[in-house]
Amino acid sequence: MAAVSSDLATAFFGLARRHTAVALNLRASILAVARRRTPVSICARGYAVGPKPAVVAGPGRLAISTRSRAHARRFAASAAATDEGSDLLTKIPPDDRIPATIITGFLGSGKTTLLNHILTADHGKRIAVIENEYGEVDIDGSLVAAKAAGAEDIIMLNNGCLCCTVRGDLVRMISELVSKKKGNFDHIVIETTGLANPAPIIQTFYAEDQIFNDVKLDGVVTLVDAKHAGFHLDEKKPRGVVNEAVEQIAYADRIIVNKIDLVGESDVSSLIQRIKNINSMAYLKRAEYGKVDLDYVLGVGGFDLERFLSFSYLLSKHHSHSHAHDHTHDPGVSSVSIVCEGNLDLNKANMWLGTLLIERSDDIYRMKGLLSVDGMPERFVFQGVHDIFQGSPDRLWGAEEPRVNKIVFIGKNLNAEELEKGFKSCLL
Ligand SMILES: Nc1nc2c(ncn2[C@@H]2O[C@H](COP(=O)(O)OP(=O)(O)OP(=O)(O)O)[C@@H](O)[C@H]2O)c(=O)[nH]1
Repeated sequence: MAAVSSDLATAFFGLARRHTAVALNLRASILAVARRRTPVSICARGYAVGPKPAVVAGPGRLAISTRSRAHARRFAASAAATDEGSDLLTKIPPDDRIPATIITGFLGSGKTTLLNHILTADHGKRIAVIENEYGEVDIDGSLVAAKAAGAEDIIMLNNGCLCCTVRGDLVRMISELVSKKKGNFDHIVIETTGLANPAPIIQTFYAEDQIFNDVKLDGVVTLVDAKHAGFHLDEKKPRGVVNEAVEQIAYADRIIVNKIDLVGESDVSSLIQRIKNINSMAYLKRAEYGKVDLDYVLGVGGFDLERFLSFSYLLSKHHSHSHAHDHTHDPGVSSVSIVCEGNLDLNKANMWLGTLLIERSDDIYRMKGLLSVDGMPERFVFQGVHDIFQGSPDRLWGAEEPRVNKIVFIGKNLNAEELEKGFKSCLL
């Protein structure tokens, strides 16, 4: 394990005693946000898409060295970023940013069908749609239920794939939507191409000021074609090339196993088992023609710590003793969950999480956790997407409530035993 300053503790848990700037083996320093009961988000490295490494204040809740609302949510950390007791603000604006949902899924899995279901359903939301099609000809756009059906705006992105060539266009489009049409829509839905890797799209929501300040990522919805998914999941890719079908499942907050009318029950069950091995964190529903309740896909708060409690439900099926799941040394994408009763030593937990964030952020696609930290009366909830980390104290632990820690990792090359050992070494 690399040496990580335990001062990073403050950045994760907002609890440690010191307020000093922390120099890590990062391109940026991470500001110690001491003794705050407010959410903290950290981007440990710069993004390919972002101009600078950034430390991000939680959505609308932590303001640091702020001159504008933009800075209230994010500021760039530089090596000499902060002094003791820098001008931390305690006044926290409400998070009134526009929610955005990413609909992804392999080619033909039913994304446009789901989008039409959303647009034609009676939910009272005014939706702006960004439709990304790989190719010059706009076919999906014409398949999307007309504006009359409820979309405030349908914008096509036809000249490439959102996750690579046209990411800048996405930023521009969202910015334009916000600047010209704010107030005319309540939600943005982005349909990716079937070959998109969701990670860079997710990161765009954090790395780009223009988006981050006005729009929040609500959730990633992944359609899985019950008939063909197995084939795509099996597909061997050349070294260094991602299997998009796997990635799309790995990043999902909500999974829809679609087209179940085309296969038998045993095929659906084994596919679901496979999906759960990749991502045990997401909710999953079966569907025909994308017909799911709309609150399953809109307003899910998958990236909102305040609505993160559903995560405990997700793990409640686990017993309260310590155990980690899944495949040891699996080079593919899998999930590992750890459920373990006990209190964590703050500094040790920070060292461990900090090291994972720094060293393993390429491999760890998503992580979510609910922790019991020694001396902290509240539960601490966190989640991360690669090198982005958000964490905040949540409600108080109940007097009789067992203090059970729950963590899920989703990513590549996850070693369940090693992760569990690392976690346990942080317990008091
Ligand atoms: N049998 C069956 N067909 C479906 C279902 N859902 C969608 N389809 C059909 O599958 C085809 C592809 O659906 P789309 O919604 O266009 O899929 P997509 O993911 O948007 O496709 P791409 O944009 O090419 O990636 C269409 O002909 C749909 O009518 C389903 O549940 N069952």
